[in-house]
Amino acid sequence: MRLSELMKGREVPVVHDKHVKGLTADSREVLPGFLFAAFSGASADGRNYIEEATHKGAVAILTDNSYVPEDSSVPCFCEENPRQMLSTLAARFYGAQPETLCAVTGTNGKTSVAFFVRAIWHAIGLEAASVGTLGVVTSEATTKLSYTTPEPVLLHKTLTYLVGHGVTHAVLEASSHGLDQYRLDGTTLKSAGFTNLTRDHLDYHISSEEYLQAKLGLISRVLSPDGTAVLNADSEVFPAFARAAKERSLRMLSYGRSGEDIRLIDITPIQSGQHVKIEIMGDLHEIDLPVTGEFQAMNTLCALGLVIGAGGDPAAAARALPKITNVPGRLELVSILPNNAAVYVDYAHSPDALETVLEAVRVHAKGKIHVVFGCGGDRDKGKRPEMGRIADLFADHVIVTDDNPRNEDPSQIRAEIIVACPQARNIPDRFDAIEHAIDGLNTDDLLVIAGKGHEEGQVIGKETIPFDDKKVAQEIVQKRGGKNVS
Ligand SMILES: CC(=O)N[C@H]1[C@@H](OP(=O)(O)OP(=O)(O)OC[C@H]2O[C@@H](n3ccc(=O)[nH]c3=O)[C@H](O)[C@@H]2O)O[C@H](CO)[C@@H](O)[C@@H]1O[C@H](C)C(=O)N[C@@H](C)C(=O)N[C@H](CCC(=O)O)C(=O)O
Ligand SMILES: Nc1ncnc2c1ncn2[C@@H]1O[C@H](COP(=O)(O)OP(=O)(O)OP(=O)(O)O)[C@@H](O)[C@H]1O
Ligand SMILES: N[C@H](CCC[C@H](N)C(=O)O)C(=O)O
Ligand SMILES: [Mg+2]
Repeated sequence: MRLSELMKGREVPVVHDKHVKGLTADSREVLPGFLFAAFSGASADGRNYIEEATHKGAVAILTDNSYVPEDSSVPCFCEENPRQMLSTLAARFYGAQPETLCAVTGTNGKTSVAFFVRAIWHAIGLEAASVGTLGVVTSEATTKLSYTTPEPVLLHKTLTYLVGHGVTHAVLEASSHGLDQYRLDGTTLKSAGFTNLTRDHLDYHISSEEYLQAKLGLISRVLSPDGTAVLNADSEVFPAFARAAKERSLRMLSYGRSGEDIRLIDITPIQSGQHVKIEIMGDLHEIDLPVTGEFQAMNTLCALGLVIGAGGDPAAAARALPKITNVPGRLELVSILPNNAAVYVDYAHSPDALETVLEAVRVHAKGKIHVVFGCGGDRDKGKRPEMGRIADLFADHVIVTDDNPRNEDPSQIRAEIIVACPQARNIPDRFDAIEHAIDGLNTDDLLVIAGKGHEEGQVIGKETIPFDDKKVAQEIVQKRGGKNVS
């Protein structure tokens, strides 16, 4: 693509109108013919790498409007919001997006909602994909991603690839980092969902208000003007999201116990999951949902809203719900011991998620509730004592262990949790902690191994060692003569 075509509407002198072969925000990835986007960031300033990028053969620079170009051999586009501009350019450069695209944000539940949206579309017979924490998931394969919301260049490369492979429907997880950095601003979204907002990532966002503003961006900025906002009416911040939708005159669907369009009327736990009574766009449906926990029922309602909001038939979407399966690593029953004690693996890594999941399992536990968890390093420190307090309140036996310590001292992280749950056992090694917990389970007890869900590695320093909570639990349970479930 020619630079003038990419920069549509901007003046590009003929001498500079080169063929653009790629885009990147990282000078280390620049190849001859690339546009280099130079952003000032938290730990580096991309503008210091403009010279390096030029030497490597960059044919254009995109940066912010405080930059004064010195070298006129390469055209420099100085924008007020260069990150947003890169998203627009990436969309233009790669060209194709699945014709039906939607996204979901919220502190907890994004991966689950995305998984259910894809499952509903799949059950209806559509070629669907999801992009998020679990990677790029299609009916053919799963490709891992480093981040929940990929950076715009990778995102649009991925979307174009999916279209080339017959995918017509896709759902994206919109992380607050992704929204704050305008990673999704080049997408054309038919519907956008919001699950909930509680404490997380206050290391990055500084304040709860700023965190809320980042999440609101999905509705107030990114969702297409003719798109549908799908909002959790039970959330405390629902009014702020509804206002954002109203200000743009967007179509809105609300869901939840107080939802007007998708209303949860009743919920009863059953052996295979839960039986729910829901009113969907005025029609009453009774559905057996094969997933555990009221929070997962709520996530299926958000998924229904996204499918309907993007043009899907409500009755067909409702008929698909009994066919969904459990989300890997989200309240996943993995093993049952000979004494009927159950072992679950879950991804709760925020206070609200831990509370939600420990409350959700209460109805399934005839005996005591045990929990093994830790907190990630290089992440919001304030959530550590909060998670400790919740474990202390909602579980009968608590073991605190290591999550992904990253570059922090793991014993310090554990100590910051244990301040609020002094009765907890402190077992640094995650394998030992899980083994100890399993061996402590009496008849009908229930164990939740929280925080790492589907993850297959443990990040210690700069290294990632193989570690999979589900595999570890199943190996231990098998040795004890128990049976593995999934
Ligand atoms: C905190 C965060 O989100 N940081 C992102 C941000 O980094 P930054 O602006 O601070 O980058 P920086 O290191 O200061 O560098 C500034 C610029 O100089 C460039 N650079 C730097 C060095 C060099 O030699 N050459 C060069 O060009 C960098 O590519 C960058 O564009 O912008 C960079 C791209 O421009 C991202 O790669 C980077 O993601 C980092 C790696 C990251 O860890 N992100 C995580 C926390 C994240 O996004 N997580 C969310 C999930 C959260 C959740 O919901 O749980 C996600 O969506 O996965
Ligand atoms: N609707 C919900 N309300 C409260 N807690 C939830 C909800 N959905 C999921 N959870 C909890 O949050 C955990 C993570 O769920 P999920 O992976 O779906 O969320 P996410 O928003 O994608 O998380 P991440 O920010 O890591 O991408 C679950 O394992 C569960 O403990
Ligand atoms: N997307 C989240 C996942 C956290 C998972 C938990 N295991 C941790 O490492 O803190 C993050 O990167 O903050
Ligand atoms: Mg996720």
